Amino acid sequence: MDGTNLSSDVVIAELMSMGFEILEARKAIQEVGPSLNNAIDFILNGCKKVSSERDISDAGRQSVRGMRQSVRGMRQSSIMDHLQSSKKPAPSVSIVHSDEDWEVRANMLLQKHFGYPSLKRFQREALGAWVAQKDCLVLAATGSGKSLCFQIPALLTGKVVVVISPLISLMHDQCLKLAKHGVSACFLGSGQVDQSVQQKAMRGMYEIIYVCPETILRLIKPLESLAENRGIALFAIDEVHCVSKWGHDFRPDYRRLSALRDNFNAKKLPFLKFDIPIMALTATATTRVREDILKSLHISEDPTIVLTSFFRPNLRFSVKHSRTSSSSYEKDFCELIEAYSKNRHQKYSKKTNLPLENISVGTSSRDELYNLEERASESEEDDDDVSFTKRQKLSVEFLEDESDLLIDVDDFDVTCGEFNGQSSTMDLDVCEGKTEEGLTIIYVPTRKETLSIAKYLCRCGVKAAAYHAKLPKSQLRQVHKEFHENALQVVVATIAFGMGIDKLNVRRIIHYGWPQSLEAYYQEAGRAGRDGKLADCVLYANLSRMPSLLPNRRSEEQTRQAYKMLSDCFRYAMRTSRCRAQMLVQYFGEDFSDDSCHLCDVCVKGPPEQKNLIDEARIIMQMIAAHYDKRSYLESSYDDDSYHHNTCMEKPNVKMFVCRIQEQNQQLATTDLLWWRGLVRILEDKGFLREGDDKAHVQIKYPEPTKLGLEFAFAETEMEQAFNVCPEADMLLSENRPKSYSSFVEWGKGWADPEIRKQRLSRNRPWKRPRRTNKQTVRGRLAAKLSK
Ligand SMILES: Nc1ncnc2c1ncn2[C@@H]1O[C@H](COP(=O)(O)OP(=O)(O)OP(=O)(O)O)[C@@H](O)[C@H]1O
Ligand SMILES: [Mg+2]
Repeated sequence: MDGTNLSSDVVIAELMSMGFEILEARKAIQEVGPSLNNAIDFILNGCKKVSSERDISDAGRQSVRGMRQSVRGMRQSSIMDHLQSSKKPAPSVSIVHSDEDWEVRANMLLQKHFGYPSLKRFQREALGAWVAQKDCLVLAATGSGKSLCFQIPALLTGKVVVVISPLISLMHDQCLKLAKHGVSACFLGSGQVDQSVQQKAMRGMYEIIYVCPETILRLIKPLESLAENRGIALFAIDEVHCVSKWGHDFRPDYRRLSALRDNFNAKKLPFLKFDIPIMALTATATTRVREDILKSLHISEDPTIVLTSFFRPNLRFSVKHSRTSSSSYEKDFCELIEAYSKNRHQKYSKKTNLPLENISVGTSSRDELYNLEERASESEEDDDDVSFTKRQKLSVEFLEDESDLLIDVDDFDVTCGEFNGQSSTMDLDVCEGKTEEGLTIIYVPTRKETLSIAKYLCRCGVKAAAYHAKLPKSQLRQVHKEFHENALQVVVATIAFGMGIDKLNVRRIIHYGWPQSLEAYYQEAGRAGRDGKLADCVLYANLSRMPSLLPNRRSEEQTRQAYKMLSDCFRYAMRTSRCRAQMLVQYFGEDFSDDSCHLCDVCVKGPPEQKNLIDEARIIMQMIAAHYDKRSYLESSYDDDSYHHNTCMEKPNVKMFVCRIQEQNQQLATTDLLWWRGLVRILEDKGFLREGDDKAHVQIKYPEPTKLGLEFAFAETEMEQAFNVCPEADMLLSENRPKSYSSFVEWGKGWADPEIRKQRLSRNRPWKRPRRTNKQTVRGRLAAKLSK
């Protein structure tokens, strides 16, 4: 896109969709004219860039050219060897004569190229399936070494391995790593790729070809001739959970990869002695997603499933309550800032080229943001599933414009690249381990927040950069580069960053706001501690609010599933009595053999003291049951679905039941909705309540009693005398905060005393900046008066 032809308004709109403030966008346009890239440079670097946009695309081309030149010095001999061997009858995978034979050779190659002494057990199993010419699904933890399962076959056979991968950044990283280990590779993105790289790839010039799903579907014919000539050892589909609509990161083009099994089989291609094996790999697939993967890809009958533990013993999980707004940055990031400032004088091996310290944030815009958040946080008790509503008008368009919902394959400004065996373009691990504090990735839901947190951290002296899909691709590539070179300390990103990234010294993954699913959460958390050393995975979330589903275009069933995934994530954060690592691996269907991880916040602090909530539980159960016809419910037909639908004519929600309880029970008058919501969730988990609404919700909204629940509510015997439970996070939060007032009379008590008034107005917010008072409200005028 040539930015110089764009009108100022279009450029400003584009900048705003990237999360920049309107004032800074306008100022930049005034200074540099209606050029998108120059404006971005102006905002980020505080100056006009010397190069024009044409230069940027030239730079992209240059880097491809550079790569191409470096490939000339490639070890042609090995490629010639492979080409010669392809003149012989196409070697079959069973080139390897016996089990010991291939294992010995694989270990030798592993040692020679990667410096590891031996294959891991799951890698042996996956390779064993490939040797036996079987399709295979590999489910193994993040950072366990799945890539080697498909890289070794290229070295063992001399045939090409074709890897389908979802992002250019990921393909780029892997090619660089392979080049470093003496393996030639190239990647082909989805844009207009350099034809010469593609042609060389199809002639078998690289041992491994990375390709995005969109492109491979165009390359079926050339791949057939590649299979006939040099030979294709394996099709590997990395991050294969992208196939399934029931998982996270769904990518429609992944579903069309069934074309691989349909085209590359011995029946269709007579020169093949057997079907070219397919190996599909992921670290985050629930049982349902696994079934969907096998079915959607037309994986042959009787595939090998290699399943290892998803448990990452060096990851320390914790959940912290935070409003996750700009007003809480200071409190939430002070430890992080301190950790990096300790080493501020430590010499970094490379200085960042992104002069983010220079980012200027107009005071007015910061204050505007602050005030918006303040206003939103005041209404936190609303019984509403959305957390965005108070800040902005909620609409699909608005949120799609705010968040990266789907990851775009072309996340870099290069569409293809080629790498020889000794790349010197960039050494990925160039200074691994040199930064004492390691690196941090902060995941946030919206693009705007990536910028606002990165700016905040930069102002506090941390080397931070923002990353989201709408930033210029050259900028994204630069962030990747500096992240790998340890020139950055923190990357603040949307989901667009990180999938598959293998960077050893990531010490902290912070989620600042609710993730949309536990799959996404665990995948992103998996970037931490890949060197096996202790690493922290902290989720900061507003535990007093239910998370909202980021609107996206989904079918009814997909919406239901999306709510289910969000609900699981919400429950994970709310639990106070179960080991976090245990919850996570059990979510993926694993039987967690250890009792606990001994690391997470729950394991370290221990669960909160149990409470006997029999009275409260009975009161709410009876209140709900009283709304329905108790006797009819007790009939055995109650649990039939038809009966259930006929009876829920009128559906009071949890809030209405709680209001009734507060009105009717003097001693419960000061309990709040937040606390009761927690109890309702516990009652649902015990099977006493169920959702009465057809629509899905993050947690039960229109409670209906089950037969079991009615038996509990109206137990005539004394059998149910105790209902001992550990209060969940929202209940604890409610118990620990000042009580709301049950009536005006209650509320009014003490207000005559100026000291009490002052305390009440300032309490509970010790870390906050003094609130800017709104003199148009009674509360604002009162606060202004008191602060004088
Ligand atoms: N046999 C082995 N012995 C020791 N280290 C290994 C072995 N195999 C792989 N590794 C190392 O494990 C690390 C993680 O590898 P890789 O990126 O393939 O993980 P992954 O399973 O694909 O993770 P993700 O699901 O996050 O993509 C790499 O640094 C790799 O070199
Ligand atoms: Mg991987």
